[in-house]
Amino acid sequence: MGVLQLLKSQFLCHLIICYVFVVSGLIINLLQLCTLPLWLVSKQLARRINIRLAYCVSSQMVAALEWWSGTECTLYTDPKSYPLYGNENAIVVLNHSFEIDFLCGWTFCDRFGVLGSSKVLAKKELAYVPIIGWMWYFLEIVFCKRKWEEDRRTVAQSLQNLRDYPENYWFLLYCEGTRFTPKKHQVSMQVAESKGLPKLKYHLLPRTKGFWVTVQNLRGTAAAVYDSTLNFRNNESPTLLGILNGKKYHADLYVRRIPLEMIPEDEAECAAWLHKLYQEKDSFQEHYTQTGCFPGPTVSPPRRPWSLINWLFWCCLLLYPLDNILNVLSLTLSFTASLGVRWMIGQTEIDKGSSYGNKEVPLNRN
Ligand SMILES: CC/C=C\C/C=C\C/C=C\C/C=C\C/C=C\C/C=C\CCC(=O)SCCNC(=O)CCNC(=O)[C@H](O)C(C)(C)COP(=O)(O)OP(=O)(O)OC[C@H]1O[C@@H](n2cnc3c(N)ncnc32)[C@H](O)[C@@H]1OP(=O)(O)O
Ligand SMILES: CCCCCCCCCCCCCCCC(=O)OC[C@@H](O)COP(=O)(O)O
Repeated sequence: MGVLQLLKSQFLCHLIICYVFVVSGLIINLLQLCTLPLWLVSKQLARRINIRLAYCVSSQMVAALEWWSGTECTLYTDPKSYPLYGNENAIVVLNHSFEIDFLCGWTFCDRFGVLGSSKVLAKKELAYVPIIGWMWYFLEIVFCKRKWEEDRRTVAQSLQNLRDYPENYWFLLYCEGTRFTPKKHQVSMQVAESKGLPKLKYHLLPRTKGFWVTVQNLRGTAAAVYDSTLNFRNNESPTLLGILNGKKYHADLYVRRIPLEMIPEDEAECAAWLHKLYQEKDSFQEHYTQTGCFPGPTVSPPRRPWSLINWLFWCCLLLYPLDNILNVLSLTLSFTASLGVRWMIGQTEIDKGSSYGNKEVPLNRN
């Protein structure tokens, strides 16, 4: 193990990273709160300010991935679509099998300049996670309870609010609705069988209602669906704790740009289209398993320095008062921050995931 790698695994380094993340995050949350009156005067200005404030938080995690752990992210995509990425609104459909898949998504957002403004259809529980969840409230992230009867109205309304958003964004949808586990896979394949749908090997059966409502409400605003399939080389199982320890991973993302006009408007046809998409995604994962790569050329955008510069700025600002690192108050604060971050990281761990999708459903076999 090299000296640098040894340093990255030191608890003191983790304490400092957690301290900077928590204190800067809370400062940003406070600043976001101060923008509330501005929403009444100029909504678009308030949105633009919040995009930049949010960047200060989420880019710290991107910096940890790109600069601290040195994780490599490779993009497989059609070179003709490449110039459009970041220059239009898009709905991103991503597989949900890895604890850091959202962070790899954020990395690409940063590389295409849409990190501060990007959105997701997120489970309601995440709205209460300090810093990230609170920040999302000001970014107009769309939350759902994963109960369609309650979600259909609120999700549609939140999506309508995004129609006049002042900057380009990617709207991320994990159509599987929950992280992949063998048990959830087994249950969802029973549902697939009961619906007469082909079985998937690498994905859970997609939930189609969220996709349909998103496409319908963002039609005319979003130009395309980016069908994205993520995998890691050498069967890596990346975690946030691994990133914090400076472990380097190798992410491969395969993206196909599909113009929104190609997606059927009718709900049943749209659902069938999504099921077919997931069958194709499954075949891409099979290709990856067999060959170690996705089909097509790679055109990776380079990592940008802004996430690192932002991180260093906050480190300098917040570590200056800590010059006497043995100061008892500072250490107590760092420990508390570290415990808080450990709890937040727990939210990303699949073992601690929800039971959504675990329950066997009564099957209606025709
Ligand atoms: C160039 C680079 C390109 C790309 C870069 C990549 C990415 C970057 C992009 C953006 C990044 C931005 C931000 C990211 C930051 C952080 C993200 C972090 C995390 C948040 C993620 C989450 O919280 S995921 C969980 C919440 N989201 C969802 O659940 C979305 C999917 N779900 C739906 O759409 C649902 O339909 C719903 C939530 C709207 C409603 O849920 P409900 O449970 O009520 O669903 P359904 O009505 O769909 O369910 C009933 C129907 O489903 C059938 N059923 C029953 N059991 C199962 C089962 N186990 N599996 C599948 N289907 C099942 C049932 O039979 C019903 O069928 P019907 O025929 O009646 O529909
Ligand atoms: C540089 C500082 C590093 C500090 C790390 C701070 C950690 C903050 C983590 C908060 C991240 C919140 C996003 C979690 C996304 C996620 O993974 O959600 C899971 C849901 O999709 C599905 O849930 P489930 O049904 O349980 O599978």
